[in-house]
Amino acid sequence: MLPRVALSPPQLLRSMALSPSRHAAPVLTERCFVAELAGSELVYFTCWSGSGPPAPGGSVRPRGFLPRPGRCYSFCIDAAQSLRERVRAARLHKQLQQKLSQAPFGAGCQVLPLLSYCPTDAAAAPEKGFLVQVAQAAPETERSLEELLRLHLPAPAHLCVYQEAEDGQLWRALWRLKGAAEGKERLGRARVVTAPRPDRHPAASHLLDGAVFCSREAARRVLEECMALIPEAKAVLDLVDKCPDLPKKGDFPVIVIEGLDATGKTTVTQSLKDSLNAILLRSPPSCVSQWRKTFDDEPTLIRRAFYALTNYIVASEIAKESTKSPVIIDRYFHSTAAYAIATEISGKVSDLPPLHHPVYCWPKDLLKPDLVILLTVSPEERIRRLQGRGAEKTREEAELEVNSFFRQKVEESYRRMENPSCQLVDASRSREEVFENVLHQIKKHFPS
Ligand SMILES: Nc1ncnc2c1ncn2[C@@H]1O[C@H](COP(=O)(O)OP(=O)(O)OP(=O)(O)O)[C@@H](O)[C@H]1O
Ligand SMILES: Nc1ccn([C@@H]2O[C@H](COP(=O)(O)O)[C@@H](O)[C@H]2O)c(=O)n1
Repeated sequence: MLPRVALSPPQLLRSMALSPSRHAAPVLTERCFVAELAGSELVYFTCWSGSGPPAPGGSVRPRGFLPRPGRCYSFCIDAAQSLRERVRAARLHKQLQQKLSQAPFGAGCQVLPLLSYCPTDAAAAPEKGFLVQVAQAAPETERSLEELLRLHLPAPAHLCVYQEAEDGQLWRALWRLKGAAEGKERLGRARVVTAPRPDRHPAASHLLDGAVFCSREAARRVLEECMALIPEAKAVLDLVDKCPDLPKKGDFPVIVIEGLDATGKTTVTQSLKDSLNAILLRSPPSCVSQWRKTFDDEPTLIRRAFYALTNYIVASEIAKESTKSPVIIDRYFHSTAAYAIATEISGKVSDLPPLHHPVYCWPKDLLKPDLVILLTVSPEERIRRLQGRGAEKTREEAELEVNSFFRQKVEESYRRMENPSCQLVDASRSREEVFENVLHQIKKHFPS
């Protein structure tokens, strides 16, 4: 069964407006929204039903989210309770994202990530959705959007339409979509106002075991739920299940090299392998390469569970190899966590969860390396190297190139990881200097 769309009608109406007749002093509605605008700016907004000025905390029309003289549309997918529903809701969100990136929405439309959250209840799961900005009000775009929702969401689907009124105020109308032949019905209308910026990004409290997995079992459960939908999930689980539960590290040093794409990890790990006579491993390991594309096309919940599990496969390889020789690893858990955090937390570095947040902690059941080295390079040098390499870019690499905010969030997340934390090496220097500096860090860590 497909998950329900957006908010259920009673919830939606509550979110639209609290009736002034039943409330002497109208208050801001219980659900707020955050959208990521161009330039990674976050706009927080809610709806205001009062006729006077908005209540304290709420303020004027949010800036920048409605292109003039255009229109905006939004919808969210209901937060699911069970893991099975969460998997289906996540896949539905991904499916809609793909549809919204294609014609007729591509040209002239901007599809922005939207999150609906309850500011008074951090435990309530936020709901993911979209804000579709259209530069010019176009009836055919609106019709296509309605058709998309009718087709993919269980009836009755709901759609919010934002429009500027003559007085310059921004209004949001809630529509219930009936069958294609019956049209739609307007359920309510409320003024859109800026919402207070919460202390933490609304997605932060739901990162654990939704994007950053703190145990093998939590990630395992997600892929188990996917087995009927994604045949490759069983193949991954079969491999993971062959690995011992808590593999122990051998006596030889285990060193991880981390960093953004094209920071020189391959170059450094190869040199270390040769000079230390070490075994070189990488996460994800080659035994799962054939399934990577499948999981990269899945939503965060499934994609990150896949990468989390591959670390446990690497852990069992580390345990075996570190009894025989030093082990160098190209990426490990810090990469899995840093990319997941940066993808799920919209906005800028300042929107990341604060230092010491549990998402920056190493999973208790994952074999720990002795040392983690983070290679850092300036954005300009990294792009020069990417271009020099001329390799085909993955979608995420392409995003890194255009979105320096994303890159900054990945790097800052690496820097915030704890126990083990990352030792930084400036990798903008020559290959020889970088290698010397990495060796220096290793000697410092393993004196004798
Ligand atoms: N210190 C350096 N100075 C100049 N160029 C370098 C240096 N280190 C690596 N390169 C070059 O930069 C490019 C990227 O390096 P490399 O493949 O080692 O990075 P990477 O971190 O492994 O990338 P990815 O994660 O995308 O595989 C390569 O063309 C490499 O030869
Ligand atoms: N341990 C890991 C390794 C990788 N990822 C994800 O893969 C992308 C980078 O992989 P490369 O092959 O280009 O090095 C990165 O974007 C991560 O999303 C991971 O999650 N965990």
